[in-house]
Amino acid sequence: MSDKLQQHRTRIDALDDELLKLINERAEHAKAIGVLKNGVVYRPEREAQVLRRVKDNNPGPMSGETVARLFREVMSACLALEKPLSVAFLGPAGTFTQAAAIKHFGHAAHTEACSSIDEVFRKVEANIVDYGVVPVENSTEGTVSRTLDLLLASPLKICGEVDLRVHQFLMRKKEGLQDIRRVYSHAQSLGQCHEWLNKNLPDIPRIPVSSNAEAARLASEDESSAAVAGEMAAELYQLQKLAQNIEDEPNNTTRFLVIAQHDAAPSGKDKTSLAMSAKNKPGTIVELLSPLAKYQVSMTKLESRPSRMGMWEYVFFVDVEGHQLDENVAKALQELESKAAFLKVMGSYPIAVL
Ligand SMILES: O=C(O)C(=O)C[C@]1(C(=O)O)C=C[C@@H](O)C=C1
Repeated sequence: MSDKLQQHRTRIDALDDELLKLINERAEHAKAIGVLKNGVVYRPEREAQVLRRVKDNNPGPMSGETVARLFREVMSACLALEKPLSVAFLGPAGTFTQAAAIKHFGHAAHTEACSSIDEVFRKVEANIVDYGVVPVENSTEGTVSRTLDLLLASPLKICGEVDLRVHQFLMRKKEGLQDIRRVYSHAQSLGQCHEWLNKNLPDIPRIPVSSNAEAARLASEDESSAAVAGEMAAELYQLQKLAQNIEDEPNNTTRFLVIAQHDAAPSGKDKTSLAMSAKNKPGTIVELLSPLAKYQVSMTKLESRPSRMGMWEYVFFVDVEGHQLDENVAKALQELESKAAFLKVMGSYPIAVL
């Protein structure tokens, strides 16, 4: 071994010893905080602040994204010493929703697959799990309306959001595209990879199934089948990834919400999700939204859905920048309350950092 290489390795060993000591010292502080808190240990606003701080102070050469991901895992492990968290997600195992849950809570959280979005809500409401992660919108497929309907009816709060780039892979048990007889995937994913499939597997039947993870499971049982799914599903079912990022739209992103019995305290860069309704007469929405403009509260999303409570009534789902305790947001909400037939604050939470 060259002298130079040995010198670097000796230095790395010394630094690892220091890191080990420092990480454990950090963990001791988290444990002590856990005892002081005596209740809810997960603090989304503090986690967002920690991640933003390491990104801002990062001297490189590692990217801000990379250091934030490393600290995400460190915090996840520290929190597990305070109390192990359980997180329900829309399953089965290997779905993008599970990837979003791990991206948000780190690998130390225990993730639990549910068979429907309703079941995720039920488990959090019944305190069977601490948190839930559900999809709410996709940049190409649009809104997940079941999530909005359940948010409207549920006493649960939104305490976080997760943005996940959706990358699709073609996978099967063995190498090579030859003698593939069928391709399984969720209908939406087959749609998202339409052009790649037309070009590379033009005459092979595409079979829609209930989820991408189910597609991967089926492909793991039959060598002549392939699946379109995410990387986690390939790892879970030990499939070969034959082609990556095969989606037609390179910026395909899904947004997920974290639901809980509580929302988050202000972190400095927050969002608030609202649901409101008014009689469906001309100009109503403009009047409803006027307090937001008056107090300079920016809207990041506006969506309407039939309220199901009366024939011509709609519910507007509005996301605004800021926390409900921020002065301008609080004033706007107060005024909105007097104008709206119905107003529900579904939660204030930190804008996604990772
Ligand atoms: O600051 C706290 O409240 C902690 O418990 C420590 C810590 C961390 O590791 O930094 C861990 C879990 C919380 O969700 C937030 C932060």
